[in-house]
Amino acid sequence: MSGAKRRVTILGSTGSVGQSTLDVIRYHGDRFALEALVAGKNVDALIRDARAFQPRLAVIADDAGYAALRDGLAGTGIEVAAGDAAVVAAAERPVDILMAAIVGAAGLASTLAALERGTSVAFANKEVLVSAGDLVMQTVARTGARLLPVDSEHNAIFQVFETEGRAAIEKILLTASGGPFRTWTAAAMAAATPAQAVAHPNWSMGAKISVDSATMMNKGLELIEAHYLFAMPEPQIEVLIHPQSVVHSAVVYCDGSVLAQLGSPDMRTPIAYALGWPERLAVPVAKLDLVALGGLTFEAPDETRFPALRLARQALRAGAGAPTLLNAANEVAVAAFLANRLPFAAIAELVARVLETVPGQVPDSLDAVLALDAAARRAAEGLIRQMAA
Ligand SMILES: NC(=O)C1=CN([C@@H]2O[C@H](COP(=O)(O)OP(=O)(O)OC[C@H]3O[C@@H](n4cnc5c(N)ncnc54)[C@H](OP(=O)(O)O)[C@@H]3O)[C@@H](O)[C@H]2O)C=CC1
Ligand SMILES: CC(=O)[C@@H](O)[C@H](O)COP(=O)(O)O
Ligand SMILES: [Mn+2]
Repeated sequence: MSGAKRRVTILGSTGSVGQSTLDVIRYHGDRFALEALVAGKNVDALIRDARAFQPRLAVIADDAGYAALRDGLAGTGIEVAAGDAAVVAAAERPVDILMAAIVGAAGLASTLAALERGTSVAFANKEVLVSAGDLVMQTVARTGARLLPVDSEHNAIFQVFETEGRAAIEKILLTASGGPFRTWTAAAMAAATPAQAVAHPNWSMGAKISVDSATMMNKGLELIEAHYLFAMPEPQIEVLIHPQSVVHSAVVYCDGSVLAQLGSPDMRTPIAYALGWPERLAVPVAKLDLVALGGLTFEAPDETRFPALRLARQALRAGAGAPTLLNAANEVAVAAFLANRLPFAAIAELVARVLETVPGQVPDSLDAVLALDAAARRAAEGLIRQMAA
């Protein structure tokens, strides 16, 4: 990477991936300059980071944060804006790379707007691909935008493909830690609290993805994400439990060779890979000590205790909007669980019931995706109210 600094916009800058992205940019201050920082509600963190990193623009999605943002950045010369339309407008500004790290389908419109402009997107926000996979990939094909996978597993697969190519692949091995409840009985899991569910054994992440890891819906979402990102048929994507989260995923080739990417469980590695691509950037992560680690272990997943994995696979096979419904129902269920409105075991149950009851259809536009997403959310909320009654 040489010449002018790369201009970067971060959608979701106040979150876990957003903060790791800023960490990489801080470490390589000579290579990157910020165009825009975009946050949801956390205006204090946005002001702090805007003052430190001097983007041209700071946007808060929550309109209620506008006055605080304006006052907090007064005199800095940084442009400020608020609201969902401002988030989309920020994503449309020309940059070298945009980090898509909003959580959930809330990132749909802005990520699609960036892709529509042909912008290279470092892609963390997996719910966008699950909810609107066909639309995203059609947009990419039409505009020539580049998707650089940030999700650790997909980044690992991308790295293998960059090295070895895609010919003669037999399958992808998508590794999963198994989450905090890997060894728990179904009965113990049924009574799990939000605090227990967000305590991931290896990764420090936002609350929603941490609960997804605990149900293993995260791996289900990642299965769908891998299908779209790598145009890989569902039967050729195998989920493999690997409790140490050191082998981030692997690709099996036709001659029996298995190529994997390994590293410490630290998101700064895949983030740096995406931001620096095609160059590899240094990052101050703990380097792997394989001797200290002692051993790497693998197990088959248990779809009886973790039904979310089966539901996601079924939704991908079913198509016709089922992944959109799955994602929206899961977002509602996880939020309800975190708010102590739904027991842990009911998350997958709720998703299954939404998939059974809400009619799907192929969503061929952003409006169609949003309509399907809204129908699933309404159904999920209705079911939660019924369960509470
Ligand atoms: N954390 C990780 O290690 C990994 C995360 N991912 C994926 O990356 C994405 C982000 O995850 P993570 O960083 O953990 O999540 P966090 O919950 O930590 O952060 C979410 C970010 O999204 C912002 N946000 C939420 N709603 C909106 C909205 N309506 N408009 C604009 N911004 C919004 C939040 O803003 P605010 O806080 O200001 O409200 C915050 O900046 C998810 O899709 C996740 O699955 C993938 C791999 C690893
Ligand atoms: C860091 C990352 O990519 C997460 O998606 C992580 O993989 C979650 O861990 P699980 O393997 O437990 O879902
Ligand atoms: Mn992942």
